Amino acid sequence: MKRQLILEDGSIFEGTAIGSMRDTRGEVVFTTGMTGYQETLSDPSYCDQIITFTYPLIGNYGINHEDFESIEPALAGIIVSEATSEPSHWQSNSTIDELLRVKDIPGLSGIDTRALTRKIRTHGTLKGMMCSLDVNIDEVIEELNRTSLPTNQVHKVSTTTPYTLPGRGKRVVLVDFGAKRGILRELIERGCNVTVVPYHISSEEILRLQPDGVMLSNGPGDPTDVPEAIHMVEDILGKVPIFGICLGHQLLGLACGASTVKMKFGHRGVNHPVKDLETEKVMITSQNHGYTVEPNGLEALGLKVTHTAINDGTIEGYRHKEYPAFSVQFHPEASPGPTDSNDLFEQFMMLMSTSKKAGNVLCQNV
Ligand SMILES: NC(=O)CC[C@H](N)C(=O)O
Repeated sequence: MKRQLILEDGSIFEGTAIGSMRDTRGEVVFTTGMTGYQETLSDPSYCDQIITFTYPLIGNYGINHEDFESIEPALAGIIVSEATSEPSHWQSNSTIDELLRVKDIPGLSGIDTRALTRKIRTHGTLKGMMCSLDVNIDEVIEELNRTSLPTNQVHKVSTTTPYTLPGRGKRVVLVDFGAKRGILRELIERGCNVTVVPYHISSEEILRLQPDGVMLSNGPGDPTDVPEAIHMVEDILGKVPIFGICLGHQLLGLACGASTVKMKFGHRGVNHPVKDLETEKVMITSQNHGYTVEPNGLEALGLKVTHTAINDGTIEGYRHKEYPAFSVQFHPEASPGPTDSNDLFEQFMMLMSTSKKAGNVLCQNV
């Protein structure tokens, strides 16, 4: 069945429906990964966004039980050039179309994703609606321009109750802003006892758990939408080692007094080169973000920049000069993408050990 994508600038892309037939609105973004569509569409950071895949053939190795980054995909929709109906892989148990139907996520195939991506690169991300052909187009365009898209996505994807995955190693509190499974997997592989907690947890509650370290997860939307989390990070800073990823990185910056801005079209893909300023090495990273931390004045706020993006020079990582806390804007857990930066989890393990030895984990005294 034919359906269409209508953008706020008035452009229309007609294609063939895949997945759910419901109408959907969202911020239209693009991702450049050639593989990893299953991890991407189940990454909670894409909540309420319509993802355009620039790679022309999506779904060719199917959908399997292993590669989900969350149980319930939170994205608003997907746009592809071609969706394979006959995938080939020994682990595959459904097509992408079947998954999208089961999860009630609308998709469009047969779209000129190159033209759409060029438009987003020129104009920045655009609001869009995926709908049937019989809508009143002028009304849709007027509505897209008049209304803003939903905000406060974190509460939709964060866990509502805490839970613990037992381990004999370090006690880690993972604050779930929409955490990818990959982060949990990395901590569990290192023997950590992980307590996953909702995004609105207070600093007192965290310190009462007497963690060796706190992990601030990735998550959707504007980091300033969760002021309670910014205050929580401010309170625990210096009392317990912190490692932040993506939204977690932005929250650490905001807690230190930095500011964040929305980027024109963000970084989404699995081939983003990042320079480690300490080793001068370049690594290829997995990224998915639409906001970035403003670079000016970070030193004065106590943050030493450790990583920058090669493509546009934006901040990709920092560590606190005084306290045991560091974070990165990219995804060391990969899933999808390369594992070049996986070592950052080792750094977190080290930081938890050394902070304990040095006795500067103040929460032991709480
Ligand atoms: N993957 C993430 O954690 C994304 C962080 C934030 N929502 C952004 O778009 O910048």
